[in-house]
Amino acid sequence: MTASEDYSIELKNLTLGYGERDIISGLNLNVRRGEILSLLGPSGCGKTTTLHAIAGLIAPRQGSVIIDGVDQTDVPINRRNVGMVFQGYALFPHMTVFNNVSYGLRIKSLPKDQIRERVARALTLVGMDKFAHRKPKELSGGQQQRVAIARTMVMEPRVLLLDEPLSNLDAKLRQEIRGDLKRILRDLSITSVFVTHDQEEAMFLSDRIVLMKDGEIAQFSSPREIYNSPASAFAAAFLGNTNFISAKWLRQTPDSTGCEVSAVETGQVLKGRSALSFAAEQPVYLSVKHDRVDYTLSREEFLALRGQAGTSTMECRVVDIHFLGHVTKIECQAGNQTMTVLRSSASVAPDLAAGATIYLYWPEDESLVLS
Ligand SMILES: Nc1ncnc2c1ncn2[C@@H]1O[C@H](COP(=O)(O)OP(=O)(O)OP(=O)(O)O)[C@@H](O)[C@H]1O
Repeated sequence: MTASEDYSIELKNLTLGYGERDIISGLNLNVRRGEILSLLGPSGCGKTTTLHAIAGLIAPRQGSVIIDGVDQTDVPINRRNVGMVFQGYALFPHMTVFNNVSYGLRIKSLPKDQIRERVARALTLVGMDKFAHRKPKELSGGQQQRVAIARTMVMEPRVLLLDEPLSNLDAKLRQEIRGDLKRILRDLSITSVFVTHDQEEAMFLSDRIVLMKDGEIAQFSSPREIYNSPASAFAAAFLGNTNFISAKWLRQTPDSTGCEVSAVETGQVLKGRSALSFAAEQPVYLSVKHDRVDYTLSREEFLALRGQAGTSTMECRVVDIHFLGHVTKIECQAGNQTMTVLRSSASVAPDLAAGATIYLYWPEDESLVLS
């Protein structure tokens, strides 16, 4: 196989913009055949603009969009055979579900029995086969979005582009539909590019995530890799659940990626991992996930842990406790340094309260130095 045969979509040196402004410059990105890829990033970083360039809704200023090995520059939108699902369902309100889903096929003047068969298949796929005769207003938001997906899938697109398709739904429905969506996309093995600013949604749905910042790729990897090994403080913060201990770089240690930093607030020397070396005293962050930090309320145990190789410790004061059902979030402080601990609620002492002294500890190799 050549590289092009491995990839459904190739963005080559793509520059996109509006008016005077370039939003994306020189973007290179390959989407593997059949994968679900998310474009994730804060509002305004260029996710939708990139998706629109794949669809043909915006012309590149430079570079090219290649689908199935063919440069799409001169291919009009209606010939790209790209399916799009947006956050607004945009169903025709006066038409039944069947007529909404069959609309594109009727425009193409396909034989009636073929239309019936394809619509039935698409509605079954999204679990809406029993609703073919309803009008959109007789459906819930989630059901309408399923119909919108069926309407796109019935055209058998080569690639599927989804722009925040779940954002109009309430939290519970959103979780339910995203499970269905993942199953549908996997069953069909259709190459899908999914725009979201919700990191959990991106991790749940994607094979790979493109994390974007200011029109550039900040990190491009599997959800697990980005979550566990963020390449920057931005990536760690965006993926969430991370403590950032303000520190100054001290030195690398003899083991391959080991290093030492000095915590600004407590003056402690803390050990961690770093792929890079920094200049002495350079401000850095020692990052450690909320759920990797454990705690004890016993000073004796703390003193024993403090002397233990491979363990970092920090004495803090409890500021607030948030009970979230199966987990409890404990907000702590050491001077101006805030720390969050996320533990299963069953393991949190019921008498733990704001103001208590708490001793945090975590494995040294769980702390990453980032800038
Ligand atoms: N039609 C337009 N004309 C001018 N500027 C635009 C247009 N559409 C988007 N922009 C600008 O381009 C930048 C990128 O917008 P884009 O919609 O791609 O971001 P996004 O990452 O999808 O954001 P969001 O999550 O808010 O949808 C933003 O600064 C936005 O204001």
